[in-house]
Amino acid sequence: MNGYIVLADGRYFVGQGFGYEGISEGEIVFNTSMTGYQEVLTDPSYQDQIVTMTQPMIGNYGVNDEDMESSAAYVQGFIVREYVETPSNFRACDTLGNFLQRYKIPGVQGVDTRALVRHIREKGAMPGLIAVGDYDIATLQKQAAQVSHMSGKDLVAKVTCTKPYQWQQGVWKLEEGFQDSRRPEFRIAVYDFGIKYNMLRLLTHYGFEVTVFPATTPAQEILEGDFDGVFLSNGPGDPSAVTYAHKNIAQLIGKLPMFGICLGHQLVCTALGASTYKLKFGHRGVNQPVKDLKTGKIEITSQNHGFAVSTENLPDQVQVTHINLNDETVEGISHKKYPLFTVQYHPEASAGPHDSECHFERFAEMVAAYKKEKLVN
Ligand SMILES: NC(=O)CC[C@H](N)C(=O)O
Repeated sequence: MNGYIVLADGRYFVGQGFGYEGISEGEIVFNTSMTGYQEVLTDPSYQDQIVTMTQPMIGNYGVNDEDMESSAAYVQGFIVREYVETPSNFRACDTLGNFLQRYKIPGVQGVDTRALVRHIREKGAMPGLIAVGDYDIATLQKQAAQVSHMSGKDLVAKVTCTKPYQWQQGVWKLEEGFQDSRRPEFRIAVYDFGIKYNMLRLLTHYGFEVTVFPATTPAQEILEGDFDGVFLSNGPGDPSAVTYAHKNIAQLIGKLPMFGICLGHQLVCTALGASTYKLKFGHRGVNQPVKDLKTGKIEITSQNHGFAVSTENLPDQVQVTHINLNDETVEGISHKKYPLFTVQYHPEASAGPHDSECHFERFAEMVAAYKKEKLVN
């Protein structure tokens, strides 16, 4: 079966199809992780994106039931240099191809992924399409030219939960599986903008009783819920388009301790008066170096974002705490007055290094200090 990648600027690649037979549109981006393809596929932040993996062999260790980062797969299409159809791993339950089929995701292999990535690096991430089956290039080029841009899209509505729920599962350990939740010390409200499960597992692990809320939940409902803190998740799309979240977050700032990751970070910064912009090709991978400006320590981080917070009109009360060493973009902030911090990268890893897990502990400490102070006053 043929497989096609066609970019909005007319450039195309022909290879072999695998996974789902059909056609799918999205923004074409690349991810430099050597492992973690199942986590990439199931990260809701990839909604409306077609992902190219730079690692040349993908599928080697199959897929399993435990490495899901959400209940489904969200990418629109998956591009690899070489798909391995015969996984070899004790945890494998199925092949990557079957997994893509199950979630109706077209896959293309046998294309020059280096050339595709260089094109995106030079021209920027752009809309396009992926097609598996027999198609005519000229027709696909016409269709690809019409695919909408990521800028201005609120995609949170497509991936957030529909009603509140409690989360209990703890972190996963080799040979032990998922841990039971610890006896919780604090109650937190989590805004689900497209949350990855490992954030919830780590919050549970660090002593939080976790209640997850749909993205549109009014701030008032959270304030009436007797929570000790608020957590704001990752999620897809353009942060500037999620205007209802800016309003709700603005009403919660200063009232409860707050921690935001990725889209959560961008939304908090916007609620504080900062603005976001689109990066040329984004940061997607598990080896992005981030510097903690206070300690000088470098964290090697997991990342997946196409937008960033601008330093140009940062409000006075915002302190930049972390920067990316590749391009010096903002990777973390804290508030000068209120118990609030956010990071652009993914301290929950999944996939990726665990250098940044400390931020979950930092949040627990922040919530504990705030609660103690409240009791004293
Ligand atoms: N992982 C995320 O939360 C991504 C945030 C946002 N959609 C971006 O691409 O920048």
